[in-house]
Amino acid sequence: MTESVLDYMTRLGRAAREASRVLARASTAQKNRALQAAAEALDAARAELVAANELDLAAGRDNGLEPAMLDRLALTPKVIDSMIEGLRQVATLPDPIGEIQGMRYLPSGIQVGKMRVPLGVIGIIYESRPNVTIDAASLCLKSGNATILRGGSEAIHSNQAIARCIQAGLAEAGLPASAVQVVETTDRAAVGALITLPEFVDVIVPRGGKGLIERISREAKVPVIKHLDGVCHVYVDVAADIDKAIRVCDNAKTQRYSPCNTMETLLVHAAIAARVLPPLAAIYRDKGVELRGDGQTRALLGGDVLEASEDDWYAEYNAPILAIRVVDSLDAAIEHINTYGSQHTDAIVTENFSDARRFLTEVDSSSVMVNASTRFADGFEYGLGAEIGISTDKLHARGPVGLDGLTSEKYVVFGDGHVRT
Ligand SMILES: NC(=O)C1=CN([C@@H]2O[C@H](COP(=O)(O)OP(=O)(O)OC[C@H]3O[C@@H](n4cnc5c(N)ncnc54)[C@H](OP(=O)(O)O)[C@@H]3O)[C@@H](O)[C@H]2O)C=CC1
Ligand SMILES: N[C@@H](CCC(=O)OP(=O)(O)O)C(=O)O
Repeated sequence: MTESVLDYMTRLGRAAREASRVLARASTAQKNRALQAAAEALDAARAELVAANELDLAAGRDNGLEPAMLDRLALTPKVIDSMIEGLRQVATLPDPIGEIQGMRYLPSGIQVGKMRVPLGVIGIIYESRPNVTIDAASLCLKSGNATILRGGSEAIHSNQAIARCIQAGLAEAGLPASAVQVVETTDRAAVGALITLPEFVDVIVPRGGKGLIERISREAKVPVIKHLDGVCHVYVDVAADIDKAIRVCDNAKTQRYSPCNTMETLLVHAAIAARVLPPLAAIYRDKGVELRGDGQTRALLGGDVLEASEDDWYAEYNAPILAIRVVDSLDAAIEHINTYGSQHTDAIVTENFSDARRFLTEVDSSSVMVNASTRFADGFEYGLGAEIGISTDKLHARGPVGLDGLTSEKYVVFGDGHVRT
């Protein structure tokens, strides 16, 4: 690259801003055509996608990437199928843009309502999971936003190959190429530039862990919707149904280890621990989950449970490791979650209505659940059609973010020569 990273990102930003104006007025049919054509292009480019992905996987293996990371990086035929299906599904979702709600006449005679509009230009920084490139591009496109995508550096070749398919879709629909731009450098200075260009970028969505959080908090000059780490809990209450507790706690930990909505700490009421923990530990041991517990847990479960340290209560393992703590009350469980959690997703297992209600009210997280696995925290599972990710912020959008979360509203006013007196 001959130009500086800042100049490169500024060029992308300026082009995105121009494209955002075209996208904001693009018809639903035109946006859907781009999505369908991108799906066709992906289907036709399977061999090219696999070849590009193999470059990333080979580099990942050489650099000692963990198996779980390689798994997220892999563009298997199944993942490619799901990307194609994802594009087609987003094309079938209702277009939120232009919808006017709440129109009413006011005493002055004017008519006032609210119109749903795109945010403008969205910069997304995300992990080395190439399918996210399609999720992010498709949702931003359908919601009329231009986007600048900065995926994880390990996925650079895969993302460029996917970008070519998206470009083919945009061209087919007569939309500007700069409506979706995938950053072509792995230099982290590009992230630094993207988050400091408020004239060209309206909002940043960072999906990632602690290092990313720190940089964004320190440097961002653009509004941010954080999609950050998930230190998720399940609390098994004294009034839990044991079968439900075992099903939920097994699924919340072992259905998939890497996602941000996987349980990292299990809290169990002392009065029920002897009935819940031994059968659960047997399941976890069988599946190769490493257990780390407090004194009461270790006394119940035996020597292979490592002693949990203070750091374990804060840990997001994204791996087959689980911290377990026995607590004396619902208050202690809520206190633990609000102290050590990341305000992502937390669940209670209980048959007691009042305990469930207190948990829902007092746990300060983006999703709180009763008798359900934390793994449900997902835009598709919540009926949004798809998701950009799970917002751990409180403003604008909280929890799984779909099309609506990528839009805003503006007032629209109709008069007929009305003037204010
Ligand atoms: N809430 C949500 O919706 C989601 C949250 N996550 C969270 O993401 C984390 C796992 O993903 P992981 O890949 O490890 O996340 P990372 O934070 O390591 O990486 C995510 C992205 O951020 C970039 N990045 C990280 N640190 C910096 C920095 N200091 N400066 C510039 N760019 C940076 C990475 O770039 P580079 O490639 O150069 O490292 C990558 O593009 C977990 O904590 C998980 O919970 C994941 C998915 C969804
Ligand atoms: N909502 C997603 C989890 C979010 C996500 O993509 O996480 P990750 O696997 O860390 O990239 C799901 O339930 O699969």
